Amino acid sequence: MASASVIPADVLLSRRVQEMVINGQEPESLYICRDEEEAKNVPSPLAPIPIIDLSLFSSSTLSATREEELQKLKSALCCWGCFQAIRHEIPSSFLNKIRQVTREFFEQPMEEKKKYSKGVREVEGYGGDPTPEEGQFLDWQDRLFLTVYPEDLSDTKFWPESPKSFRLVLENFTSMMRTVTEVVSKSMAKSLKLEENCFLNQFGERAALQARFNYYPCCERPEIVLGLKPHADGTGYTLILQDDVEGLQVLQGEQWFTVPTIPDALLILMGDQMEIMTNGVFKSPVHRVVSNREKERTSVAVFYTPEKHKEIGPEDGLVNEERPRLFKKIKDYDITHWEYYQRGMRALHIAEI
Ligand SMILES: O=C(O)CCC(=O)C(=O)O
Ligand SMILES: [Fe+2]
Repeated sequence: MASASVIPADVLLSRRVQEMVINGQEPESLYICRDEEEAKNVPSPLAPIPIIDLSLFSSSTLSATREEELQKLKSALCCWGCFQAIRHEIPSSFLNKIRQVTREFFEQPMEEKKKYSKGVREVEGYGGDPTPEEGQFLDWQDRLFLTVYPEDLSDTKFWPESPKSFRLVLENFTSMMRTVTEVVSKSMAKSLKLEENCFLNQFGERAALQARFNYYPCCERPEIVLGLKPHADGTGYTLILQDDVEGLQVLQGEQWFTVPTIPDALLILMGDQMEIMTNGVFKSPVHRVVSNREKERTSVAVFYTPEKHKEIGPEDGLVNEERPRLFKKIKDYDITHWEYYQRGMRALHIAEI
């Protein structure tokens, strides 16, 4: 078996899975991380993840109806750690536009995309993970990762100029996402009978939005290769726009469930930092993406993370005799999370008391 350490980081980083597929290369051992028998024999049923109508959280809704939707939201986040958000005010034509520019970006010739290549130590740009640590595996995907907010932290040298409309679409998407995060953060607080701005205050005015455009090429050996390995997000929470190809799965107990694709929905998935802020009431679910033999898949994940250097911790209103404080105050958790992620580990325990 080829060991990660014998392939220099720059060689590894210059590879693109898409290119390997075009050249007819089979996944080599560095990508092989699944047990073939498990993949063949264990079904992954569709996850009955609740669908939440965000428009019902507006003040013009009858209070009983609003309260019912808030309770549905709370139970979704306690049980699944995610929900499908609909009627979020982003028109479906615009969602299709984002899907379209994402596809168009990845369909371009390699020379064009490589203008935005990330460096070995950089997080932003086009490419994959750095050389994995010993015993870790690579994902069957390519990605483009961009910080989109606050604007002064975004590095526009990585923002594609082609397709032509990419930058404008992304700017509009960012401002729409900021509106969605405001509604979601307030609604989550209300569902827990907390002051509505409490999570927004913890995230801070300069909370980050980072967009990760994921491209999962077809794979000849989907039984042994994963599009994205199992992980929980280090974010506050993540907003995911899927296309119409299933692939994302969430772990519930010992069982993997496939997340249904709903054209107009955003999947909103808790990251570890919301689990910390809710003192463990909301769950940050482990999820992964499986590969597909026939269909390529794209998704756009928007990571919403508390402001740099800002301390976050459990809301006092969620700490009591029955539920003692589980987590301490912590800052820049996403950095520690990334270090653990590269070793194939979760980081949440470092915040535990
Ligand atoms: O592709 C997806 O649907 C999920 C992506 C994801 O989990 C991530 O980028 O962290
Ligand atoms: Fe994720």
